[in-house]
Amino acid sequence: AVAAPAGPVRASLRPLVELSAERVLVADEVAAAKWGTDSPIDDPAREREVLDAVARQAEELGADPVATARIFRDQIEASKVVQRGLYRRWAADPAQAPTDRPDLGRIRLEINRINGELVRAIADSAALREAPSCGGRLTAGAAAVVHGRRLDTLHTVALGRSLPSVCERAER
Ligand SMILES: C=C(O[C@@H]1C=C(C(=O)O)C=C[C@H]1O)C(=O)O
Repeated sequence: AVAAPAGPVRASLRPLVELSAERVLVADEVAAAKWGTDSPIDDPAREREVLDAVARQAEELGADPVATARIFRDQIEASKVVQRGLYRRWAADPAQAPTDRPDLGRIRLEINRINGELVRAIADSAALREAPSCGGRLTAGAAAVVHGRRLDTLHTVALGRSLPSVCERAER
């Protein structure tokens, strides 16, 4: 009998894609927290904080801080795709706008938790992310998560926006 292959073939991009979906879904709460306040959708200071934190966490895991930060830049853009999409929807139809305002500080703690798990998933998928099969696996994983979580169009588009750097080689 042939032993089951170890390493990249057994690894999965699924945790990375699931956590990316969690991140685009929590963007709904971010938008609700900011709507009707002075807090802008784009918050460069918070983005810098996130990027610094995840690069540091990657280093602590012995993973690639540059690749990690690159992936997170897309994660951040994806969050803003959701926030802008919801703002457009709520501006066009105020009846759909949120009536209560969650606390942005509390939501960011939840995002920090997702970020930490995502750093780990990125580190765990290092070999797979460099493999020629990465793109196909990523597409299949994203399709499965879109279906499994019943993502609507906005969140499907945002999930797509969160993932383009995943299979990029380090040299690029
Ligand atoms: C999610 C937020 O909105 C934007 C997206 C961020 C992210 O995805 O981490 C960070 C800052 C903002 O530019 C937020 O303000 O916390």
